[in-house]
Amino acid sequence: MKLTGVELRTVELPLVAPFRTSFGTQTVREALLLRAVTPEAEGWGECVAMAEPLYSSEYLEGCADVLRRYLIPALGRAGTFDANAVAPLLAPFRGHRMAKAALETAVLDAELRARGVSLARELGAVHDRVPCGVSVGIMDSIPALVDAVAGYLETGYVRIKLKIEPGWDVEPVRAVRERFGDDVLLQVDANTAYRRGDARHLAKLDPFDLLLIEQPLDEEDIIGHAQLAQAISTPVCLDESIVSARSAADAIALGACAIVNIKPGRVGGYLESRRIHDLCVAHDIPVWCGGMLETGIGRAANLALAALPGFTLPGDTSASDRYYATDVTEPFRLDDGHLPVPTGPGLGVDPVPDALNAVTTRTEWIAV
Ligand SMILES: CC(=O)N[C@@H](Cc1ccc2ccccc2c1)C(=O)O
Ligand SMILES: [Mg+2]
Repeated sequence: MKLTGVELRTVELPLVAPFRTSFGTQTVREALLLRAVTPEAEGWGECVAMAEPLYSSEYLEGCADVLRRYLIPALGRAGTFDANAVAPLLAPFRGHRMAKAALETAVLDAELRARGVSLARELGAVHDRVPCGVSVGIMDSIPALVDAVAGYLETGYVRIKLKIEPGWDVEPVRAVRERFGDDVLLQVDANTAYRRGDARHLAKLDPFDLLLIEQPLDEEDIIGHAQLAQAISTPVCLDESIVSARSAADAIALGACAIVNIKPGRVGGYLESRRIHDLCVAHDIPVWCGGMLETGIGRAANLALAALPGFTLPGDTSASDRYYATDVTEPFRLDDGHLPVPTGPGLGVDPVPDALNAVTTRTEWIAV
């Protein structure tokens, strides 16, 4: 395949409700969509970086810059290549995994559309629909949280994830358990808000039979997570810390995680995601598909990944209306707690032109 050029499109989608985590409150999702144009087909990719470097070091304007100045020109200079060659071609440029993931995905989508193969088929999916969990933000009060959880359970979500931070952890978990019982699949996500010295406090979550506690400590504190795993009975899951198959192997070897949240944007793409999946399966480490409030473009791709055999825990692949009143693609609607895995070539979805243009704040064509 030869790249003709890439369109960088910034979109801005209002959230249906503020989404508060330990690193801030979001009311709008700015996202960067890539459209890779080749002689055979066009492909889409979504860069999951936030507008500000609050979840990780990457941020949207920085991603656009590194794509414009380094990553896209590098693929232009490569002449003919396939999607498997994208990561090696971009390796000389250090880091920028979310930017690289978006570009690799757009190239992979174009290649698969030209071949008439779905991403699910290409990755090795074994399911045609996946069970969906939901991520619930930090709320103003316990009653507000309980109401929100009731709504999501009513909607059919099969797993509840509560965002936590110091001062909002044991009591919200206790309230959800008391209100909805012990059978609800329940987990928490701290987004690195705690420190090694909080182990005794986090052990107070042990009686609530949580599926996992996600990324309690700093993304670079692998040893701290291994020590914490010895001090609490709730299984430790890593998110921000897992940036590659190598980091997953190291975290597993050090006993820093019993479960892994795989996010294709965080690890550099869907091909690296499959490598992490395969590694975790080989070590009997369950994985699930995380979410970055993707539009339908990223959501479609995540559903293909979540259908692989090692994804044995419900992910954060929620329906479009969890976050958006109007998506840039046809909305993904929850059906009996599941979402369908797209079956068309490539991502299997396309933006709806009017919906896409309505939320577009900037487009930029980068010829190569
Ligand atoms: C679904 C979920 O909890 N996602 C992330 C956190 C997160 C939260 C808010 C975000 C807002 C804009 C872009 C990315 C974001 C990611 C997580 O698992 O840690
Ligand atoms: Mg997380």
